[in-house]
Amino acid sequence: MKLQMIGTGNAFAKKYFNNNSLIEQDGFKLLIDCGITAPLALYELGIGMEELDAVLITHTHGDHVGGLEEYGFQMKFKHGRKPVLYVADTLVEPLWNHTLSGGMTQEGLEKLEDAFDVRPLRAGEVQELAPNLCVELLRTQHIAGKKSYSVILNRDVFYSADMTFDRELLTTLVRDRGVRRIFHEVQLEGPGQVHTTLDELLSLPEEIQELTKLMHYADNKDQFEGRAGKMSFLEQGEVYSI
Ligand SMILES: Nc1ccn([C@@H]2O[C@@H]3COP(=O)(O)O[C@H]3[C@H]2O)c(=O)n1
Ligand SMILES: [Zn+2]
Ligand SMILES: [Zn+2]
Repeated sequence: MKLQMIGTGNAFAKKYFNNNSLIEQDGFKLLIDCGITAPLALYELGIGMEELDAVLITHTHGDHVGGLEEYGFQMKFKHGRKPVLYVADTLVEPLWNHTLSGGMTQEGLEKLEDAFDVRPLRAGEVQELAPNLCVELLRTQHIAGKKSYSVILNRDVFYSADMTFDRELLTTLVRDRGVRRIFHEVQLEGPGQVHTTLDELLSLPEEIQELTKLMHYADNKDQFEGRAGKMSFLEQGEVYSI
């Protein structure tokens, strides 16, 4: 399996695109999150939106879903098909009613399923998306009253949604569930009210830090090179075999 971050930035980053990633397994391309900057980020990497086989959404903030309107419209009007959209069953209604309906509603486009081939996912259930690619959503805490879902890829790779620090989850995943890689969002400075801070991640045992790569960071990430313990930063555009 390959992972390429089309962006590694947080919601306010200007040097980096939104934290969205391209997973590739046996030629199947899955985009995890499609934020405001995703159409441009893909364009700059030379990847057409029509090359994606599916998009999976973690939660309904703009840096994770703001590119879906263009994606849906490009696929409908340029390519004449509905793109596959994996999303937690609980987010189907808010994704349309609170995010996309304003821009996308027109005759024939009255619900999410009119624009996308919606494949609802239930948290805690492993679902095969393609040969040798399965995912499981885990409900993780981000903002009170807003549902957010981290992802386990092929049972042993944890990819965090935006989330507050959850030491117990990370420890259990590694020690009891055989997770061998962690891709984790990070807030480099300040208190982690809705995100996980670097200081919190630095409090993890070294054996867990060694498995952890950091993403969803601010523009001043370079100042933190060498200050992330045993962890390292994912780089935008680079292709990782995972
Ligand atoms: N209670 C909140 C809610 C939101 N925010 C900021 O808004 C951003 C939305 O995208 P994000 O990537 O979840 O990061 C959030 C915070 O920067 C925040 O700082 N506090
Ligand atoms: Zn975010
Ligand atoms: Zn968020």
